Amino acid sequence: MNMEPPVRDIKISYLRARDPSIMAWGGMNIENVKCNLQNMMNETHQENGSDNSIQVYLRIKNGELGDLYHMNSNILVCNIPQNCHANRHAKDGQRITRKFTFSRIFPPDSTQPDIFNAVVKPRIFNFINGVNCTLLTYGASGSGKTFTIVGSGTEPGLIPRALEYVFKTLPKMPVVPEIKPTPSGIKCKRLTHSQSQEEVDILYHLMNDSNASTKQMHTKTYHTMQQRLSTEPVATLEDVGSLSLGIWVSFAEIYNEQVFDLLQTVNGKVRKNLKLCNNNGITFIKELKQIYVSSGLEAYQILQLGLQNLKYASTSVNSHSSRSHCIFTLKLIQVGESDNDICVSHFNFCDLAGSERSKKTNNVGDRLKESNNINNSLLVLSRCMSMMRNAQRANEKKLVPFRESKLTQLFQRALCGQEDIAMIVNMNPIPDMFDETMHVLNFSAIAKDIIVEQQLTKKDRLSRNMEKINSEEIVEIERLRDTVSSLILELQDEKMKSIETDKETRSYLIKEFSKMMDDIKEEYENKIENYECQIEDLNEECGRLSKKRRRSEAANTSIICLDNSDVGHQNLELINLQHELKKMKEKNASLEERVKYVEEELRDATAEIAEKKSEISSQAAQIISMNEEISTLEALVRNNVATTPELSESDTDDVDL
Ligand SMILES: Nc1ncnc2c1ncn2[C@@H]1O[C@H](COP(=O)(O)OP(=O)(O)OP(=O)(O)O)[C@@H](O)[C@H]1O
Repeated sequence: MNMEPPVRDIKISYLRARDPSIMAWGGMNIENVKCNLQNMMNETHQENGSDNSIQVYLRIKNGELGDLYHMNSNILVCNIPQNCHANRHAKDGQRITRKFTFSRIFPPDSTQPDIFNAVVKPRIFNFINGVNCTLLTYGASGSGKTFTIVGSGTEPGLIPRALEYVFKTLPKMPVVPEIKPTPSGIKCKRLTHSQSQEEVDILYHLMNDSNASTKQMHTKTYHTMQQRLSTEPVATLEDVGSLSLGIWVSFAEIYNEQVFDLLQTVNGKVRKNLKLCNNNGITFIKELKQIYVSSGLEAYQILQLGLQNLKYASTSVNSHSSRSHCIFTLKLIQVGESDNDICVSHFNFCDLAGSERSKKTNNVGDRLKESNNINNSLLVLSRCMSMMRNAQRANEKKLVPFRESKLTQLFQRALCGQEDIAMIVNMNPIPDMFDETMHVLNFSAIAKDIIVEQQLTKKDRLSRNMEKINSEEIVEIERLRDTVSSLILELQDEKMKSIETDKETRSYLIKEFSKMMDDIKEEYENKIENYECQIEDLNEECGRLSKKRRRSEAANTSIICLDNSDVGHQNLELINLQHELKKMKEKNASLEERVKYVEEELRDATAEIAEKKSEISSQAAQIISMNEEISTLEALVRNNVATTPELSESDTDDVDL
């Protein structure tokens, strides 16, 4: 069922596409909301767009989520308040709950490095490998788009971090450029000595445009950031063989459907409205300045200069927040031994204007025109995306109105999936912004569904570079894996040793104890035997004496008396010995019991050792399976690198040096 409303209905909202992730259209009882939220949250990953759809990330501005929003790592559930526009169809007492899925959600406490590492860092590898990348930040005014993309002095955003990362990864750039990309980026021009010098002069001229203290402040900010980032690992490409490299930056602004160069000094003059041109299906801004930079600091100074010009321009039109779309572009040229062996890739960072509804802001006059223009370009962006998504779903070709706005015209290739494109949606969780946030989320739901081609690297040479970065990463992974394995083995050894030591000590003690027991037992047994012999002797003696007494009884009573006392004495001795024997036997029995106890202890210890041994074997099996998983992943990485296609002939034909 297509719930998409007519596009002309822009008085209410410029983003009207029906989000397929609406879960409770028609409302639900408020008591059930909490339980339902939990169910929705539990359905993680199931509805996460496919891997080849546009990657859409959500960054939530710092603030309380309250009862309105519930989230996990990629699902946001919105519990629409009753007084909101989005809840207008609900019956009394009912509330609508909606669910949106993202490639990843960055919660309010996420840091700038969190976003950079997850979103930009992997794309920088692609960029170095010849893939064109575009990153858009989208959101309502004040939701943190500029904070995310540019950041502040203390919390540098994605662009400054990317500059530092790119220049740290690549080998040192020459101070003077040799080759310059054409504005379309599909051709390059070898510079004469004087042209190269001119480019360097342009850079220094621009850098001197800012006053000394501002320049000093930016240098300090950049150095502080460099210091902070110096502890983070970077895969560096130290040896690129005969490749010569160059990085060029540009900074453009689309304001009220006019395109301006932010690196053009304004000084009160009317800014030139630049034209969009098309060459071989690539749309570019004609006459947009491209500045050669040989370090991250130079690139950062240029970025700041552009932002300063943006501020000046916006103040002159009395604008309070970014009412324009700003596009900062990094272009990387890589030239091999022959001039035909050339590759240009770009990385666009686009900070889209804040979306807002004219009805809510009560804009009039110029503000209304400005607002309508922004809304119109965002509306066209949304329409293009939604038409592409619908065409993809129906598997049919449709004419997408890219030419209806400068923004979509410029990013047509990226939006069509011919370049790598990602979007960071910024969201302010405050309740006042709820309706605005819902429009932004609707937009993101459309973007997320667009299928993009897998971006392939342009050149084998660059693939090798990537391979090198990859192999450096792989070497690092290998090293870490080795360390982990050896640590695990060490740990295992130590465990075994301690068990062995334990076992040895125990068995030694048990052996010694048993030996001691055996000795004592033997000694007692000898003693018992001895006593028994003595008792036997005494019995014999008693018998002999009794016979003698009986024989002498009749003849001599005195002898009998003597004999009687003798027998009595012998009997007493016998009783004593029997008593002694009984005690010995008792002691012997208790010793036997102790021996039994020690033997039991020995059995327990042996069982415990066997248990520990099996535990270690299962841990070892786990390690082996983890190692196998790592190997499979590495094989996949190697496969990806191996399957990188060669540069098509049409690309190389384009080179005009
Ligand atoms: N995650 C965050 N942490 C701390 N402060 C933030 C964060 N996000 C935004 N801010 C602050 O909120 C304010 C508005 O942010 P920002 O200017 O980036 O919004 P924006 O979306 O670019 O707005 P606009 O479209 O009007 O330009 C700034 O003062 C910024 O420092």
